[in-house]
Amino acid sequence: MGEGGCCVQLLDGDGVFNVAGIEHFMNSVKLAECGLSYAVVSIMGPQSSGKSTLLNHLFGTNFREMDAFRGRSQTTKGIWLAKCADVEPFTVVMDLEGTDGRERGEDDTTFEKQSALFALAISDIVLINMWCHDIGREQAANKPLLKTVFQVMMRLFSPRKTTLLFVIRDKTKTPLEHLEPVLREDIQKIWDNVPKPQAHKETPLSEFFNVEVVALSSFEEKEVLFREQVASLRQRFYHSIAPGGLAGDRRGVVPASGFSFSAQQIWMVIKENKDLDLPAHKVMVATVRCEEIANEKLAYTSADKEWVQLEEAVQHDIVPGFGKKITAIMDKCLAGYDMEAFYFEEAVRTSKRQQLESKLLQLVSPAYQIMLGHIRSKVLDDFKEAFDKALEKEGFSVAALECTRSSMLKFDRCCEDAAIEQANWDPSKIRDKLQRDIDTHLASVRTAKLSELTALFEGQLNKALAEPVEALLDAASDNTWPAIRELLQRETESAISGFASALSTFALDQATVDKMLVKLKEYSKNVVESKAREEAGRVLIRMKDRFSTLFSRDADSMPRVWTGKEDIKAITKSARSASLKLLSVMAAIRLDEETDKIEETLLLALVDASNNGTKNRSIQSLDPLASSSWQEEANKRNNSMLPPPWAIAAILVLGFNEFMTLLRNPLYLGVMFVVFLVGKAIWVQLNISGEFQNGALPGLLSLSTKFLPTVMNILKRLAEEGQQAAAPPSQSKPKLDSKVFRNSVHSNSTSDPSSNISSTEDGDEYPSPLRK
Ligand SMILES: Nc1nc2c(ncn2[C@@H]2O[C@H](COP(=O)(O)OP(=O)(O)OP(=O)(O)O)[C@@H](O)[C@H]2O)c(=O)[nH]1
Repeated sequence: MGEGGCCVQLLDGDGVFNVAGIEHFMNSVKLAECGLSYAVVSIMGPQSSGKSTLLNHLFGTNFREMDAFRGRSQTTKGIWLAKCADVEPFTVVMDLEGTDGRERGEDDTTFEKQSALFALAISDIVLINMWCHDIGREQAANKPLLKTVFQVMMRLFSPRKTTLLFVIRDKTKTPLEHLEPVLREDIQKIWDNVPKPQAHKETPLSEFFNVEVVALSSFEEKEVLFREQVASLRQRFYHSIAPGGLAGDRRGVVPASGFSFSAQQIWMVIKENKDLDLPAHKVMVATVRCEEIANEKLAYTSADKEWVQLEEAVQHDIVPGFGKKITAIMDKCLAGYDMEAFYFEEAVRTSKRQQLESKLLQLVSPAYQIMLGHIRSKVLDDFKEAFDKALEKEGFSVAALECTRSSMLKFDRCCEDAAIEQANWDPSKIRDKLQRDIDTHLASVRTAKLSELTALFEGQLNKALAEPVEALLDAASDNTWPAIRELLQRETESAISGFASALSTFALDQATVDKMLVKLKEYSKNVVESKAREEAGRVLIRMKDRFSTLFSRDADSMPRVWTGKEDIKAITKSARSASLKLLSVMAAIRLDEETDKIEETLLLALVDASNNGTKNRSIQSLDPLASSSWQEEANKRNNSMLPPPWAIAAILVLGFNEFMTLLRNPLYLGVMFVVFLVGKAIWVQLNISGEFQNGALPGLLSLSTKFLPTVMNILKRLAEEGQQAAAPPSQSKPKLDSKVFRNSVHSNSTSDPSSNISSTEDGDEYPSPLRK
């Protein structure tokens, strides 16, 4: 029995397979690297027939040999395995337990058969060790062995062609030329007598076996000669697997990396007493081994430093050359697989390669998706930046088109850079998403820009229309509305033209453009209408201003000097006409050229008012602010100022003395009159100011500034009168008739001559000057 690192027991005497032992053997001799370039040689024969001795001399192995001093007893149990030294190709040598030993009983036959089948299934060359003197003998020791070999050969579903090398030990002086035919005849007889399945009834022995014969001299008696002959025999094992070599057809050979697994499986099948289908077995071994190799390679790649670093880097940013790097990593992995799986069944290894590739792609897919995500967001960010810059130089649609085109191009290039050769992944979904993002951004920018543009043109229109319209309305002439219409048309056309030109850079559809132009046109009209309404809302103030101005100023716009000779009625009428003109202009929005009868109605109302004082209703009906309810309320308030008749009677009775005192003193009378005037003015001002929603304080201030000079003048005049009263009666006669009073008031109130309108006009429906 052999010893040493390269000799291991594959099966023990009980047929237990030494998995750890064979794995250790394979690793120590690096059998897996051999691919198909290895041969398996085994030896069978009677016990103690010098098998181990022969193998050790032939292959330089170290199988344990029987100690000559211990006698002929069984040495080898089970099957041992060793590597042949210095023979090319790599040759695995198996030393089998002897077949006819005395130590085993009948049951051992089973193991003999099983081990014989096992050796036939995995060996390329089987040495049949036999004594020379057994040739031609009916009771030869090797006969049962050969019978066993041939029988088990039939159990191979599709047997490989194995070389049976008969080694004749202790050859006699009879030349081999004479021995060999006798031996072959013996073999043929045995073959013929072996029961065969129907399919192999007529199959010749040569179909299953290459039979070779060699004779060796006795090791014990002619050792030198033995060594020489062994050395010569050794030569036949060189290049044994080459065409024409000693090995058989090698149909059943499995790649070296699958040797361990294959041997294990074959032994399992043999132990279960099943037929051994070598082709199916090869496929099975290939399947298992290719899967093992693929898993190994995948695990190696998953832990590969280059891959781990790349996976980490891509989490944060774009990795330049991502596709090439991943492709290289995958190539390396697949190349490793190809190298190891090369000798297995092509169909199996191709299928397993595809599985490995698919697993590799699953491994790198998340990184690829992250990479695409980085590319998409980077391109989108760059697009936004580039688009903002482009908008400074080009129109919207040109900039959008150009930037979109270059961004999509950039995305495509980046995707090419990230593309993994083995994957052929289509980034079109991400591309579509990018396109959608770009479109969304463009839409949002377009909306903002269009809003800006609209606001710009609206602002321009507002500026071009509001103030001129206000001025035109203020002028309130016959030409006001034609002028407004012309202004509106001109400015609208100009704005529409500019707006349309600006919109053309957005490449909008015609319907949208039309809609926006219509909207701007409407806005333009609205500006005028709003302004007209706004001005109409202030029409009473304006009318009052106009009335006051025309009343208090002459044709040259100079303050009117009231001499008492003026035709106040005519002035009033003219001022009223002007005010009504203002009202008639502002009473309606005349953006269409249709004529109306507002002015006529108003003038008629004026005539009626002059005649029967009923014009209030006509004018007020045109002006929502001067409502009848306001007028009624004012009248009610004025009426409610009078105390009830019984109170007046009581005042007269109880205050008779005080009245008399006052009546006797003209100074008191004058003071009382002034106080009455001031009081009345304040009362009216407070009420009217409230109606026009002006505060009482401004009313009072206005009143004080306007009336103070007049009041002061009256007081001064009264003081003078008082002094004259103290003088001789001829001088003290009061000259204070109504005319003088009026003149004095007028002469001292030129700053606001209209302040006297209320005292000169009856039933004046216009705001009293005191209401200022
Ligand atoms: N006559 C003769 N004896 C030999 C020869 N070679 C070896 N022997 C002797 O045979 C005995 C058995 O040798 P092994 O080589 O152990 O025989 P084996 O067949 O391996 O024995 P097992 O493994 O027990 O079956 C030893 O004592 C050897 O010296 C030979 O060529 N002729």
